[in-house]
Amino acid sequence: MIDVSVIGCGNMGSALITGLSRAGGYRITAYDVDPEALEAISAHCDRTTTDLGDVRDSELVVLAVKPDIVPIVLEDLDLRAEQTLVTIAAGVSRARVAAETGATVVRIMPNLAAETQTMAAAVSWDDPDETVRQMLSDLGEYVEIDEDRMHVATALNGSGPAFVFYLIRAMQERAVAEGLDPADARTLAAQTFKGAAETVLRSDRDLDALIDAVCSPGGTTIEGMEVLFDSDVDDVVGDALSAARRRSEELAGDDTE
Ligand SMILES: NC(=O)C1=CN([C@@H]2O[C@H](COP(=O)(O)OP(=O)(O)OC[C@H]3O[C@@H](n4cnc5c(N)ncnc54)[C@H](O)[C@@H]3O)[C@@H](O)[C@H]2O)C=CC1
Ligand SMILES: O=C(O)[C@@H]1CCC=N1
Repeated sequence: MIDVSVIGCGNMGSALITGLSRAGGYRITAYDVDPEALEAISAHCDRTTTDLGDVRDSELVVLAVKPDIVPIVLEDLDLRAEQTLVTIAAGVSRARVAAETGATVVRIMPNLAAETQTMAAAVSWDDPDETVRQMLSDLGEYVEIDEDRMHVATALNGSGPAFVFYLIRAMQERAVAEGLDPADARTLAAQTFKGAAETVLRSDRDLDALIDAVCSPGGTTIEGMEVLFDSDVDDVVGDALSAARRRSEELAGDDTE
């Protein structure tokens, strides 16, 4: 049983808690200053609390508050060297957190799919932490990266779900405009993204080969692909990712990472 506390139970904290609760094997304490946030997540926790002292003894403490709240929490959070503090805040470096805590600091960039144990996460640490590895495996897929790559990971897998939701909506809306029932279009659009993503994860083939596999000569797909090939959609999607990466750098301020 892994004893984990989550500080901040908003969108991301509650997604992590729900995923860990579904995985099993975790004793979960949820801490927030907002009793309503705690009430909303209470079914997935062993304990909810508005007393920061209650997280003091957890093996893993996940800091899931907004970046500007991180220093406020750290001021009152008293942890020991044998504990691990996992920070998920965009643009907040490990060094900045480590300067304010006695615990070993690991930085991850998670995403909302933690809730369904299909999270994509990036992790950076000085030394691999087996308990954090276990947690990340239970929640989905993860990659280990140097911390100086955390800004681009934040854009890709942290912000990425919003970009994908947007694309799902675009496909869904056009299918509805062309006659499909809205609920059916939502299911088909979302399952198509899920299936395509699963295919990429399980296949050794590169993405061009996978595109070719869908395009029958003289068929329907190539007609749609020609529209994409002739457009600047690659640049637009890339620009969205770069804008998010730049914002992560801005949030870091004077921090180099
Ligand atoms: N939302 C997302 O998809 C992702 C968010 N993140 C990071 O996760 C962190 C949290 O983001 P969200 O969950 O979206 O924010 P949120 O605003 O949904 O949740 C923040 C929670 O912190 C609580 N809080 C505020 N002050 C507090 C304090 N002093 N002590 C304890 N709790 C306090 C709030 O009541 C709220 O429940 C941010 O640092 C963000 O960069 C990282 C990856 C993805
Ligand atoms: O928008 C944000 O700043 C956070 C970090 C990555 C996803 N959400």
